[in-house]
Amino acid sequence: MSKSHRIGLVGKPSVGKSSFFNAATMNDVPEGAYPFTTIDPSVGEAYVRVEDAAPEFGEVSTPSVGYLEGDVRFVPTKLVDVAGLIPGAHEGNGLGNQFLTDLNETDVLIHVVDFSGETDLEGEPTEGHDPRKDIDFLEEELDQWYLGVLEKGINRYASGYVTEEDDIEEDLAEQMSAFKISEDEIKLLIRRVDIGFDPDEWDDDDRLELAREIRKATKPMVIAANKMDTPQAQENFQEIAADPEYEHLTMVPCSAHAEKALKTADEAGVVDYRPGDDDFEIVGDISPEQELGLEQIRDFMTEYGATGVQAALETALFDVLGVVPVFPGGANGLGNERGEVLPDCYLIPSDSTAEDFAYSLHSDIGEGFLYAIDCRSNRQLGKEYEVEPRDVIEVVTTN
Ligand SMILES: Nc1nc2c(ncn2[C@@H]2O[C@H](COP(=O)(O)OP(=O)(O)OP(=O)(O)O)[C@@H](O)[C@H]2O)c(=O)[nH]1
Repeated sequence: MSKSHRIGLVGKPSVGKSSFFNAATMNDVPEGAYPFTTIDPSVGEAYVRVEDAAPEFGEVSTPSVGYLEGDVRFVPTKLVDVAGLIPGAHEGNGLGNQFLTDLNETDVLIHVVDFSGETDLEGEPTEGHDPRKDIDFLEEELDQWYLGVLEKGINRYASGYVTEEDDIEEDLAEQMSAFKISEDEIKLLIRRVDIGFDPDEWDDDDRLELAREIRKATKPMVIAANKMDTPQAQENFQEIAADPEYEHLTMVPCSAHAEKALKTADEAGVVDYRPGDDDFEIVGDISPEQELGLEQIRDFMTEYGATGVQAALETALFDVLGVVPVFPGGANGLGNERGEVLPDCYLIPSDSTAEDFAYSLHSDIGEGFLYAIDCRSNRQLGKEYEVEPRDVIEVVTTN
């Protein structure tokens, strides 16, 4: 199995985080798709879409993880509801410990923000609240958390109790290991911030800037601009998308409400809806009010291309975290000895080589990698070959 990624969902109360989580994890999974089960209600299974590769080979795939709907593979990924972005944290209480512990286990974040401006920083009803405040608030709190840990690493270096020739990046990488950052990456970030390698020379701004760069590198984030089915949210979105100070953000317009309504209606047999699609079909008997509601959702989808929930998940995983879907295949046909056709789809880091892919397939191959084969062209691929999205690759090893 490839390593499963964890998308963390964060947001202050009442922004629609529960609606988003429920909508994203409420899937009409066909029998036999074996969704993973958990006793922790804050962890759910969501899916990202990958265009199936089997039709190109004139075959129909039989996924062993996730499922197939039409020509789209729904590949599972974990979604974690990171609870407890506590009201009042900005007044000096800081982020809660549980929140930070849970956050550490995520690879990428979706920050659900109420773009309608109808909830204040504490999550209480209001009007005209600027969503930028929520975005700034979370970024600043995370930066302060990182800064605290960074400072400990700097002190560790200053106390010099490891070895005389210690490099600063070595102590920082050790201190910040929970954030999964290597010495080389820290070195690169210190260079990027351009503050030199002597922490005695770093002032408060330098430290904060470095903390921020490390945060951005290790907790990449997507903003789910929620409640976009309201005119106020649409207005705010336009304004913020045009604000040069917020150019660095990856924002996805979305309506958790619409996604939840469509999935509920699909389950009830009232509509035919495939998550992520830009339209749906009404197939059951509905009341005039239900029809009106559904037509409003359709208008929204026409305007924004979809409800945005799938888009937020996929932007987080593919664009922001940068994983690539790769199918393990066979050069002499896609089926295996169990009669399954293209059963797996691995989500691996975008800079992976054919050899890395081989390791994610068989962690025990050691030096046994011989070569790989691109199943589409039957070309041989060396170990340095960098995988492309939707590659179908057979790995040949000595064992
Ligand atoms: N218009 C609109 N309202 C939404 C949307 N998503 C959620 N809401 C509403 O926003 C309110 C809060 O939604 P929840 O999903 O409970 O929000 P939450 O962020 O999980 O809030 P807590 O459970 O309090 O933490 C509810 O009244 C929802 O009906 C949306 O996409 N559009």
